Amino acid sequence: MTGIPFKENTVVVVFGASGDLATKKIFPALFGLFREKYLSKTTKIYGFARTQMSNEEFKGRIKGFFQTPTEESKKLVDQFLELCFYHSGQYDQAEGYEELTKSIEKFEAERGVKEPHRLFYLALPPGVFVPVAERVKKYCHPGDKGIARLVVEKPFGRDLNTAKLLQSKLAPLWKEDELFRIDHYLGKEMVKNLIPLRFANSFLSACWDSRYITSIQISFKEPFGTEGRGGYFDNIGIIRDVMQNHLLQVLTLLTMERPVSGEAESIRDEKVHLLKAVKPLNKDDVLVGQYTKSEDGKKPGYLDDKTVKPGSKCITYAAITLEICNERWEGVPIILRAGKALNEGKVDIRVQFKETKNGIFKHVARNELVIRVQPDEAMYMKMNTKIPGVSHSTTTTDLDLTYSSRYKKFYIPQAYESLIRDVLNDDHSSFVRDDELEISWSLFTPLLEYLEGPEGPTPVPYAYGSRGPSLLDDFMVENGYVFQDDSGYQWPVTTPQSPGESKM
Ligand SMILES: NC(=O)C1=CN([C@@H]2O[C@H](COP(=O)(O)OP(=O)(O)OC[C@H]3O[C@@H](n4cnc5c(N)ncnc54)[C@H](OP(=O)(O)O)[C@@H]3O)[C@@H](O)[C@H]2O)C=CC1
Ligand SMILES: O=C1O[C@H](COP(=O)(O)O)[C@@H](O)[C@H](O)[C@H]1O
Repeated sequence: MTGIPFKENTVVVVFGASGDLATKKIFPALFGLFREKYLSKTTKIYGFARTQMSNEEFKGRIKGFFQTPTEESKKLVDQFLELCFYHSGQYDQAEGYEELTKSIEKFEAERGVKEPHRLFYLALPPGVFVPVAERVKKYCHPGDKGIARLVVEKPFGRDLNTAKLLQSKLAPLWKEDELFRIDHYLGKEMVKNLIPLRFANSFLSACWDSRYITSIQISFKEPFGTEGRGGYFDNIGIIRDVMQNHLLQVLTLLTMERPVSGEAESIRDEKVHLLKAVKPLNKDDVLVGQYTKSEDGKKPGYLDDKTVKPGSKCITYAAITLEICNERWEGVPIILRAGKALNEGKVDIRVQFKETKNGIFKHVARNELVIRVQPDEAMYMKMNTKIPGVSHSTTTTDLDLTYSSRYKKFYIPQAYESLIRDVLNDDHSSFVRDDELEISWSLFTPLLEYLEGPEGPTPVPYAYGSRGPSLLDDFMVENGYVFQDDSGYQWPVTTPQSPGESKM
């Protein structure tokens, strides 16, 4: 790792510039960094893709997704677009890369750049990564006279073998410290907050183990289906799409041991250490589903998507229970669950604590720490207090940290803004390391082979807009979660119960 930040006269090239990710996330993230003055005005930004379009068409496409919260920021859009240039070329032919490099070298010469700093972002489908990475290295890398960084998107392969193959092709070309495997969940505010939360609060670290915690849930819910992108999703499924990467990243940060330092390799060492302690996934501790049309018939089922192969058994919902075989977590069931076409959009973490020993208070609700990654970042600890007023009974309430009210004046970057800034600063701590990737695939591949093999279960149907498969609650209880009578508890405001509250 050079540790050298890219500041002035940096060149950024986004491959796949005509695509969904580049248009909706990457260029808006670059604009966000420019707006917040984390990206210099001396930067030159290229979009590269096969699609033929003019510079103006390209700029018109990308600016539609820029966040301009103030009148002032609206004025910055044109300034930013002045830095952007579109370059059309084929991914498998030298010409486009050679022309691109000529333009880059001309820019660097005009600016008197002695040590080129070039950031290459592959916003491309996985099948195109290697051909482009090979040619970028051959035609666009500044060699020893400069520094190049390559950002590669998930999915890194689709199982252990393809991930190893991908790595074997990238490793000879790009050094590990030039490579940034991005999982954008690692750029989300509440995910970045997990390390400070756990290791800067003694009250939490004192109870953060199986002596006090009886179950952990990490949930990913989306209120929409594949919406015509079934062609992509049908070969992936929800487990590859968000569980083997996003949810597993959240799990490692939530449960790993304290790193010896805040340095990238110390953090990533502990993530790898944790993953090595996860027991092989048990095919009997899995619930899988596929959405059907909504109850009112207005929303289509997965198989109604014309881009999906007829009769597909693709999994659009999964709940998986796993266990970490180490002193801290042995015996604590951890449920990862993720689904498309559900009743809401939400990503949260729910840590349930042991029940209070019966004493002067009987059957009080268990404490739960809930961390909401999105929407509306928040974290709250459900706890029991005396009902205000003359009553001596208890009620469930919470210690609540809602970012939108507590941190009104803070600028919270989008995930991709935060991570691209880390790449510019050569900070690898929020990126996926090669050994971490291999262990995560070795964990999920046997389960995927079973689920997608002849013995695999038929996904349980669930209606678009529902909470998921009807067996979900039973699955949760069988896997250690205790549903509680939270009657009267309504986050974030607890309203008084009916008058004449029962006294102690
Ligand atoms: N979209 C999202 O929200 C997210 C995407 N990702 C990952 O980012 C990567 C890019 O995703 P996304 O932008 O949605 O992908 P797209 O399907 O939009 O493809 C991006 C661009 O790549 C080119 N392309 C598409 N298919 C091919 C092909 N078969 N051969 C060569 N070029 C092709 C096209 O550009 P042209 O034809 O003009 O060259 C297209 O505009 C993927 O790996 C995805 O998993 C990760 C997180 C979220
Ligand atoms: O990687 C992916 O993530 C998105 C969800 O990202 P979010 O930041 O909107 O939560 C998911 O929709 C997509 O299918 C998947 O490829």
